[in-house]
Amino acid sequence: MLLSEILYTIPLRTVSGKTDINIEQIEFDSRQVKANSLFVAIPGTQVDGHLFIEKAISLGAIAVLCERLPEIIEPNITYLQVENAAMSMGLCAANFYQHPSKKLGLIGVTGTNGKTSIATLLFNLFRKLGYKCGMLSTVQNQIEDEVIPSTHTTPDSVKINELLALMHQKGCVYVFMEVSSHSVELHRITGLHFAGGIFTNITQDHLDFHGTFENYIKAKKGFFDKLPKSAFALTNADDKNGKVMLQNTAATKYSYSLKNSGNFKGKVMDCGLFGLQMDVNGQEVWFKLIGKFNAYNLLAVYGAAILLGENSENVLTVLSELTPPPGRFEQVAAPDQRVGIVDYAHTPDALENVLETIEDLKEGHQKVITVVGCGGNRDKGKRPLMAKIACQHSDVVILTSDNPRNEEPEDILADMQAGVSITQRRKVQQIEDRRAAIIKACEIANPEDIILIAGKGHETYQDIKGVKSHFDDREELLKAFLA
Ligand SMILES: CC(=O)N[C@H]1[C@@H](OP(=O)(O)OP(=O)(O)OC[C@H]2O[C@@H](n3ccc(=O)[nH]c3=O)[C@H](O)[C@@H]2O)O[C@H](CO)[C@@H](O)[C@@H]1O[C@H](C)C(=O)N[C@@H](C)C(=O)N[C@H](CCC(=O)O)C(=O)O
Repeated sequence: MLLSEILYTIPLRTVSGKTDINIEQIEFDSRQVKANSLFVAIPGTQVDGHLFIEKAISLGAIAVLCERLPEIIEPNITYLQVENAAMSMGLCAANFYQHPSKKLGLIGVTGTNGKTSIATLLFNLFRKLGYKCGMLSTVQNQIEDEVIPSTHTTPDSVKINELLALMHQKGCVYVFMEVSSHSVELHRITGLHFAGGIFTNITQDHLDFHGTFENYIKAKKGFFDKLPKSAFALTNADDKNGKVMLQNTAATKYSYSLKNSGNFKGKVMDCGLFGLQMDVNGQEVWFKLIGKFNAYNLLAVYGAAILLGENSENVLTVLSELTPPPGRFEQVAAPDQRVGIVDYAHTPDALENVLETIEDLKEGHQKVITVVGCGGNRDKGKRPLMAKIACQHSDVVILTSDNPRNEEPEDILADMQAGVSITQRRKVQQIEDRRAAIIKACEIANPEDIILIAGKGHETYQDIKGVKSHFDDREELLKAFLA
């Protein structure tokens, strides 16, 4: 595509060089640059992309979009100076791929917990309703049956537009995507046209990146601020920031609720290891999903489907057949009566939800044994909180490693241990090795006791000092059960 066509919506500060040149690729990582690329220099958190302009040119970049012009200007290279390179890249990517988001029904889901469940449920629901669909999620990206591994919850703007263009080309009508707060802040979703936005809830997470809870809320809200008038904005009326999210949106506002008034009202009537019985807008339904937190996910999905014009009865019939996404309250069967549950809960709120669900499900005599860790090089504030919550709701807690990355595992465990009160200490053990922790939990458990392995869910690796080795909680739990 001609550079001038890629740039037509971009506010440029200065232009040096020709814009009637043909660009074959947009790239922001010099290591990936190929011939005839437009290289976008982004000031990062680790290094400054402007340092790699020369390298990108040597690898074939013929145009450079940047915030600061380099000292040496190469002849035959076009330099475009902009205020914000990441934001401009979003707009360029949308132009380059000819705005696939406008040709699809793109629905974004944001919030601390529930994004993956809602995006996956919507994807499965709409496929069963007869539509071709795509999905961008933490677990995986998907175009109908084709699975494309995902690296981020929300990928970069070039990747998103490339995937959306492919989805459109393959006939997808709807795409359901997770929108992380990082993606709003880093302009990964800039230039996208959403047909709808869903907010789940907001609790402490990612403060390492956003600095304060207020900034985190602001980032999430940024998604709704940019929704067009034609879109719907569906919020959780039971979350105290639900209304805040929609304060400045141009989209039409709707809400769902289990406790307050809302456009989509639900009531949990029964909840057990076999499912969830709910009243949804006056209709009684049994769902295969477990746990009250899923009542919110189901209600959000139901609301979005109705707003997209689907028939209520059809939606509820299909929803009642759907099973949980991988690693979300996933049960691992033991040969005896021990109950194993693997869940992605890696925030205080998610852990509390899962443990409260287990409390609702268990009969009086069952013990709850929780294995939990916290990631390294990420928000440290949640470490003591997660240990505290685990102790409040479990009979035995094994603190262990969960992607320690470049931190020392024992330092993370010490941070977690700080949340354990003197009276709770007797129920807590520290076992740094996650495999050994899972084995220990299985040894302690008697038939009918419930073992929760929290934090990794669908993830299949453990990141220690930058090396990712295969590790799957579900496999490890099964092996330990069978040992
Ligand atoms: C904190 C964060 O989000 N960082 C993102 C950010 O990295 P960064 O600013 O540190 O990049 P950098 O390494 O300093 O490099 C700056 C620039 O120089 C370029 N560069 C760098 C080296 C080189 O040799 N050549 C080169 O051109 C880089 O491509 C980049 O454009 O920009 C990179 C390029 O877009 C992202 O890949 C990277 O995501 C990292 C990998 C990441 O893991 N992010 C996570 C935390 C994330 O995004 N998570 C969210 C939320 C998850 C959730 O909800 O739980 C997600 O959506 O996945």
